[in-house]
Amino acid sequence: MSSLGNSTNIFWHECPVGKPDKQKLLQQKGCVVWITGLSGSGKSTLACSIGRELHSRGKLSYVLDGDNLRHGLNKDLGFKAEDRAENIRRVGEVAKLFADAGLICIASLISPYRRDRDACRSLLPVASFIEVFMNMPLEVCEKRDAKGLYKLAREGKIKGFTGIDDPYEPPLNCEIEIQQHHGICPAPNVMAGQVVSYLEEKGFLHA
Ligand SMILES: Nc1ncnc2c1ncn2[C@@H]1O[C@H](COP(=O)(O)OS(=O)(=O)O)[C@@H](OP(=O)(O)O)[C@H]1O
Ligand SMILES: Nc1ncnc2c1ncn2[C@@H]1O[C@H](COP(=O)(O)OP(=O)(O)O)[C@@H](O)[C@H]1O
Repeated sequence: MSSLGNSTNIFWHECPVGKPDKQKLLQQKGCVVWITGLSGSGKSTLACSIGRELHSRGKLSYVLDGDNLRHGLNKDLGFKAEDRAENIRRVGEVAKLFADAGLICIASLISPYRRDRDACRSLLPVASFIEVFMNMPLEVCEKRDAKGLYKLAREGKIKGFTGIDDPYEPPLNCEIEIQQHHGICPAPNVMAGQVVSYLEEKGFLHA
């Protein structure tokens, strides 16, 4: 039987070097950029592009990619709703630690349930959780089918695939929405520019 959530008699230990010291050292403010959207919507591409742009500006970031984390930290989890919830919960907690270390943490996961994303938001100081919605139509994602998973889902060889026979709840009030213009998806560097401009505007790229 699971003993999750059963810790008792535990105490918080404060360390002398705090978040403000780390932010001063790095000359930036820690935050979480949370990218949500269907499989194939361009989450990983955007995450890497933001990471590259920030790196070129001398800013420290780290990408937490759903697919990658499922090779390690989350390899015990599947895709039923409760596993996805636990997946998001863990990544939210890790993202919070990165932000506490002063980094710009970029999390890219389908994160299909609003409740799970909102729970991650509530872990962070107000305004430090920046939700980015990759609002790409299912048809676009399915046409790309970079991993061939939509084909398998349509053939019934994968059950519970997001967008096909599993839900995706779009954000109701995200900070940034990426969408097509006249049926054309912006290039990755353009999408990344939109996010980095937001970070700049909100003061995250300075101590
Ligand atoms: N059933 C099902 N539904 C959705 N996605 C599936 C499924 N099975 C495997 N995959 C692959 O897993 C990647 C999504 O992992 P995530 O951790 O981001 O998912 S979630 O946030 O827990 O919903 C997702 O990667 P991305 O394409 O990068 O989104 C898929 O490659
Ligand atoms: N802005 C874009 N314009 C055109 N193709 C893109 C764009 N972003 C991503 N792609 C392509 O779409 C496919 C899925 O992108 P990916 O970043 O892996 O999505 P996700 O992480 O959401 O599954 C890849 O083949 C990628 O090259």
